[in-house]
Amino acid sequence: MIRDLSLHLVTDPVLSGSRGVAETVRAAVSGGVGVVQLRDKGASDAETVDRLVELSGIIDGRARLIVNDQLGAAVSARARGARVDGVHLGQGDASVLRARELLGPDALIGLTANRAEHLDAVRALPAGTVDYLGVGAIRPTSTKPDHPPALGFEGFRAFAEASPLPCVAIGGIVPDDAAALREAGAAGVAAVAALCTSPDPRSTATEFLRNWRRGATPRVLSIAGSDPSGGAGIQADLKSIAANGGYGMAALAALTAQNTRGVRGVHVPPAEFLRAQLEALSEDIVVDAVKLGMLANAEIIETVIAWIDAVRPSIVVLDPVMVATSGDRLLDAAGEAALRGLVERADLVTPNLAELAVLTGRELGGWSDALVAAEALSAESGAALLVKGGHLPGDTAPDALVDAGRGIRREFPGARIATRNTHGTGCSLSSALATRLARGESAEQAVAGSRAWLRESLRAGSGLGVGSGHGPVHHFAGLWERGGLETRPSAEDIREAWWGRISGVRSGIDRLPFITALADGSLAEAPFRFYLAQDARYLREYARVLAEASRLAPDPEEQAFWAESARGSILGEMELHASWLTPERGIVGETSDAEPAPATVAYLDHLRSVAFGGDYPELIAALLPCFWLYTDLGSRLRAGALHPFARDPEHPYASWLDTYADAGFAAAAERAIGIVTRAASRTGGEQRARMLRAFETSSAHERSFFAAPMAEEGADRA
Ligand SMILES: Nc1ncnc2c1ncn2[C@@H]1O[C@H](COP(=O)(O)OP(=O)(O)O)[C@@H](O)[C@H]1O
Ligand SMILES: Cc1ncc(COP(=O)(O)O)c(N)n1
Ligand SMILES: [Mg+2]
Repeated sequence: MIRDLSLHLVTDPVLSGSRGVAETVRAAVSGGVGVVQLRDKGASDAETVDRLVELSGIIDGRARLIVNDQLGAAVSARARGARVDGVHLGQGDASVLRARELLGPDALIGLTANRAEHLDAVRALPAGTVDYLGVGAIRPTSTKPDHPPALGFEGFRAFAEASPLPCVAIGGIVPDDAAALREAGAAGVAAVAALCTSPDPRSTATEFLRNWRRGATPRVLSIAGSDPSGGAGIQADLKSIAANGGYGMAALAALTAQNTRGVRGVHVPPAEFLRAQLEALSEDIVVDAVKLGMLANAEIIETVIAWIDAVRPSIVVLDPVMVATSGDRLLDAAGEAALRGLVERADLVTPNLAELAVLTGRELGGWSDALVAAEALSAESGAALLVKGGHLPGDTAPDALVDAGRGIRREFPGARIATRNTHGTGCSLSSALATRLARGESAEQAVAGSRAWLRESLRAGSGLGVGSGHGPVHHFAGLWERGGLETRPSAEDIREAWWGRISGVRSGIDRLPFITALADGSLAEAPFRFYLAQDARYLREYARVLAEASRLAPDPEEQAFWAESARGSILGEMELHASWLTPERGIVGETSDAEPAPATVAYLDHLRSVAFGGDYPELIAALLPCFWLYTDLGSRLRAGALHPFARDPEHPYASWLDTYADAGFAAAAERAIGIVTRAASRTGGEQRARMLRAFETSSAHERSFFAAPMAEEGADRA
């Protein structure tokens, strides 16, 4: 059976200080620790057995309890009724074969490993002997001084990639390491000092898990009924999970024959088949969160309880479905009693008002009375509750999150949305919650985010035109409206596509008389002077447009880049005047401040008009050809690609050629290309098209600019 190995607490009597091991374990498990490893090198077997019995009572099935090294103590504690799930063995300890034999096939058995030969030994074992490897130390650690030199994250990654078993990282790990270790291939992290010395192990455990979950796509399982109309049940669950960023799976507890007007039949397959579905999943897939919906009867509920106790998923959200919006019963009376056994195994329960009344066995007088009843149920069960006010009369539809254990009591007000499309809102909301919690959101963040998504889906539901009764919500409305569904090209794809789009312009520039004469060194002074004078004019105005890009930039890094480029452009212009547009070179005053030629005016007017539009992505796309084309042309010229003489230091324009083959300029061009193509990749299709148009227009102006010095009017005016 695959287990969720996300977060382990390895106990340490010294580091737990005056709070002691038992209270450290209690707090850490309530914060979400999934595996408690009792480790006390100094304790006798008898002391360890007593400690295991005590911890088993504290943990009460909400996490797995294993013991370090002392296999005998595990067996003895089990004999005294303690719930000991397994052992973690070191390289020199009792054999894992013996442990598997003594503790059975469902025990959780871990083995410390950190060298290649350990992996060879593990490969030689019968499959299923060891469940996971404890791999470390990630950092030098005080809790295991005899440990080999620290592995570091990359050392861990290499080991995990070579390992045939899931690897749990250990050794000096703090909450901030969790995401990076998961990305490095860890199946979980084990903390010792970080949890034992924490003043608040519960919140430290929660922080570990939040970081662990962030950035990964949660694998969310719905155990519920089928609604062929797609608005409720597992069909709604799968859509809701996907719309909120998860990977959805579904085990069917019941089938219904229903549409938007109501339920006309319920078929409940044998509970044994639900168990078979669940076992198939948990032998192969780590489930990050479970959502429980329609469970039909007591036997099904007992089956789910048994599976939860065996697998112990990190997050359980229970939507206590009893009666459909249409008024049809979806859970029989015996089932309502059995449901209470699920409430205490849930992290979050989402009853509407009628369901809350059944769970608390009380008639509810109204909203405030419901909150009081919810507070009591939360305190008694340990679960948080989201009381749903969708069925309240009047024009508001508030929800309230009540978590007695965390002292949370927060109402989420909201106007009722005028729509008949409210079928499956409860199913959809609870699935969204399970997904968001599994992504590392806090309960309050998950409720706020799920509600916002659901309200957007509610508003768009009637547009689907599904059924004549209570229609469904539109689970992907927001995504479709925000253009989220189109496939975004990557920045690399865009770079390749845009460069291809101007290949005609680029080969056109290579063939221009000005360029070919520049390359073979035959270019006369007059057109060259004309070009330099125009370039000086251009650079001064180009600097202003770059400064505007800096002003519009969305983040400091891009703001700094465009500002630096503006400065570089001004310095370039000054350099031109200082070293080229000088009397020594026979260039008299008026040429150095020549009137801008038509090509120069047209190019600058294009840049200014885009800048005036204030659209940052479009503006930087317009600015890009000046970087990109110049660097490309300059480096090819210098390399002799257009004419071998251009490589010669005796070339009459060698120093000019050096300017545009300069590595610093090439690096700046690479930065600009990256910024622009990433912006184009992130934005929607319409703006991306505008960016490309601006880019192509500027490229055409570049070609005109290089054509001007040898054009009819340009040549005789110089
Ligand atoms: N007309 C509505 N306007 C706004 N929110 C609604 C509306 N109907 C339902 N909701 C939201 O959907 C949630 C679940 O709906 P509700 O009908 O209370 O649960 P269930 O579908 O389980 O009976 C409500 O708590 C509320 O957040
Ligand atoms: C299979 C199934 N599961 C749950 C519900 C409750 O949804 P709602 O309360 O919105 O009718 C349903 N109608 N069908
Ligand atoms: Mg419901």
